[in-house]
Amino acid sequence: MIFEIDSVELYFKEKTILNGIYLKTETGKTTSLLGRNGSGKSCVLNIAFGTLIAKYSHIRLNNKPLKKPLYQTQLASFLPQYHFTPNQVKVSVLFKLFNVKWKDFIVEFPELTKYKQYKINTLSGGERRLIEIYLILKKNAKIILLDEPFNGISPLYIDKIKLLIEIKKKHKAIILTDHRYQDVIAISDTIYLIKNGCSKLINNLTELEDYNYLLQGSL
Ligand SMILES: Nc1ncnc2c1ncn2[C@@H]1O[C@H](COP(=O)(O)OP(=O)(O)OP(=O)(O)O)[C@@H](O)[C@H]1O
Repeated sequence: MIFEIDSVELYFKEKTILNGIYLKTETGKTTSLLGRNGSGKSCVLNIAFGTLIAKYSHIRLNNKPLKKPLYQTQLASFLPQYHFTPNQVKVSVLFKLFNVKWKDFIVEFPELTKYKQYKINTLSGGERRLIEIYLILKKNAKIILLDEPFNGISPLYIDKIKLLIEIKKKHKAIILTDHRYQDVIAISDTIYLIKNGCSKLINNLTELEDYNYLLQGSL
C-alpha cells in the first residue's frame, strides 16, 4: 500500500495555513512530520483522514486518486491529538469494539491489568492515551495516522510504543507527528518538516537545524 497526499492548500478565513504539502508513506515505512507549534501538522493528518476539508488536496492510494474520504474506506485508523474514547465506556468494551485482545495487552503492560472493568475516564490521562494508542496500532488497518502518540506518556511506555510501531509497520504504512523529535527520528524512515505551510523532505538531519526547527548543536 502506497499512500500519498499532495498539493494541499488550506485556509482559515484569510489565513494561509498550508500551501504546498506532499508526503508519502508505504507499507513497511514510518513517515514523520515535524514542525513548530501551529505549523499545520494536525491539519495535514486530518486532511489525510478526511475529517478536515482543504481548499485543494489530492490523495493517492497505490498511485490511484482516492475519490472518497480515507475514513470511509476502512483502510485507515487515526489517533487524533485528543482523547477519542467515549468517557463512560469500560476498558474491556473498548477492546471488544476494536477487536483487540486484552490478554496480549496485559502481557505488554501488566501494570494496567487492574483496569479491565474500569470506565476509561477513571484512568489517568497517560494511561488512557496508552490504551488509545495501543488500540489504534493493533486495529486491523493498513494505514495508521498518529497525532502526538508520545504526548503525556512516560518514558518506559514510550519505548514500548516505539517497539510496537516498529513491529506493526511491517504490515502497515504509518504517518506520525510528535514533538519528541529524538523519539520520532529513532523510528522514522522518512521525515518531512512543515515550514511556512510547505513540507520539506529532510535528507540530512542537520537540515532540521538549518531550517531553524532545532537549535544549532541539538543533534
Ligand atoms: N478550526 C480552526 N479554525 C481556525 N484556525 C485553525 C483551526 N484549526 C487549526 N487552526 C490553525 O491552523 C494552524 C495549524 O494548526 P495545527 O493544529 O494543524 O498545528 P500543529 O502543527 O498540529 O500544532 P501543535 O504542534 O501545536 O499541535 C494554527 O495556526 C491553528 O491556529
